Amino acid sequence: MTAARDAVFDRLAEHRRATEGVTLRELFAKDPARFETFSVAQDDLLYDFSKTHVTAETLSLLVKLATACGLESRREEMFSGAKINTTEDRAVLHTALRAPEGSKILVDGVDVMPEVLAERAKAAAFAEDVRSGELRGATGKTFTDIVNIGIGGSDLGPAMAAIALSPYAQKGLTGHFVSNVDGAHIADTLKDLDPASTLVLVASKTFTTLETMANARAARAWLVEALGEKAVAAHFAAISTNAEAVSAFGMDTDRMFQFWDWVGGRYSLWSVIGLSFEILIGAENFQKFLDGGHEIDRHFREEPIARNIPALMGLIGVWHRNICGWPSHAVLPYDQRLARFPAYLQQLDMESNGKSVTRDGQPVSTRTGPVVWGEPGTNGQHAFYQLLHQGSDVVPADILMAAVPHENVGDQHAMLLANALAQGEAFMRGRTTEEAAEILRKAGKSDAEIAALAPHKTFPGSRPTATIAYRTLDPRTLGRLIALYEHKVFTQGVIWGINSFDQWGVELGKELASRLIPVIKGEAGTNDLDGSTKGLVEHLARLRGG
Ligand SMILES: O=P(O)(O)OC[C@H]1O[C@](O)(CO)[C@@H](O)[C@@H]1O
Repeated sequence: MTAARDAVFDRLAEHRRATEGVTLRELFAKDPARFETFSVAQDDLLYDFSKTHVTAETLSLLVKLATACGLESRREEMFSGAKINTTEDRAVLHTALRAPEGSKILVDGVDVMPEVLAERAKAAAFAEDVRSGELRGATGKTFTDIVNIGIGGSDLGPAMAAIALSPYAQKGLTGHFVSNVDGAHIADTLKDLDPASTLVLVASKTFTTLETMANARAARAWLVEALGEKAVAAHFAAISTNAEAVSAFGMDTDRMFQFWDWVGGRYSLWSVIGLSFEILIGAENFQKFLDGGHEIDRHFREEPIARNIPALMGLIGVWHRNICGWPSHAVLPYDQRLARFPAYLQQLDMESNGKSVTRDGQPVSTRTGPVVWGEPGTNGQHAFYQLLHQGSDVVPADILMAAVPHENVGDQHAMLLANALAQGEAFMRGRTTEEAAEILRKAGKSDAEIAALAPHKTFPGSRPTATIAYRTLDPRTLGRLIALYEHKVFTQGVIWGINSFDQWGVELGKELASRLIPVIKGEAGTNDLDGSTKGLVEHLARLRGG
């Protein structure tokens, strides 16, 4: 398989060498129908990749690459519950979490769907009871504030989705998301809350994560101080795969919502990890979110690769990363409520594909996941777009936009869309030195001034972007967007031959932090530490008055 893949990589590299000088402007000039050829719709959602350098030949080679790597068979393995996360001996079935009633998905010969549906119903009933006031705090007050304590996949998803779908949130209910072990996070969150009307959800797949357990203890102490030990059961719920750890922590497993080891943390928003956000938007909207994800599962599973949006996103990303050699990828939502979407995608993409060994433990022979980053437009325009337009590195980007806003504030949505489109156009067209000189000439500048200024006002252009445009950011569309990126990441993992579903790279830091806690507290010595760490510990100790 690697040999077949590398042969296609070689052909792609050769194709790149032959076409490298061709600009995006030239591609559009040569083929005015590029937009029709190089865009794919899934209902109202359009993926336009015409502003990348992909041509019919590139596309055909990328499809060959997918075939050479067995994308279709690996995709089927995932959907059918095979244990493709080999280092943890686990199936990868976040797709089951959004599968409709009547689906049958086997893990070790057992259909997981009855449990999935039962837990989905239990979470929906709980969410509705909190929303209606049926379920109340220990003193009889209805809940007004939902505090989700989690980190990584147990935080980023619900926190991102709560912002994205805030127009659907019930009035009088506020979501709070505490993740950082920095005590400032929990302290700032709790300081203005009334314990009597606060519901705390402790979300952790393992229920052993240092940050989450520390914050959960702090929240518990805060509640107990105000309402007494007896109030804990009414104000806390646990979300985990680990019932034993939940009871060891002193929490009632009756108030536990469960998911399964075949759900990766960064793929868990679809499970009961989404409970905080489900309480905010309601069970009906949460179901629409799941349905949106499932629509993309069907699209990914059924569409031919050349018309398959997540597969194309993945393959074009491989083209940018491996063949063009561009090391990062920006996500630029022109949709303020997707403000945390780039951060969410950082975990999804970088924790999945930031790997250097193949599935069988051999060093990879290609570059793997890019650095993923981004901020909403138009804010990014006034911050880092300078580099995107004129910096010495090319940064391929996704530009996301909704046709219809939730609120019509004057003509601001037209302004937003105009900016989004203008940026895509500017990245594509650029501005030649001659064009810059002409503008300066028309502005009455002298020849000397033109010569001095024109290079600074030149834009290289030919910087690729893909645009994802959809009707409106509703629950279904958020589900579709997330699932698109999940399958993009999957596609790339298959091409690179890596396991996208483990995350061993986060362990070393955790181990060293556990060893350093007693050192910082002065309960263990510094002798075993390297010179720098020892020096820093001692410097901090002096500043702390130790
Ligand atoms: O849900 P848990 O088990 O607390 O883990 C939180 C996060 O920590 C990680 O394991 C990384 O440290 C992520 O993969 C995960 O989403």
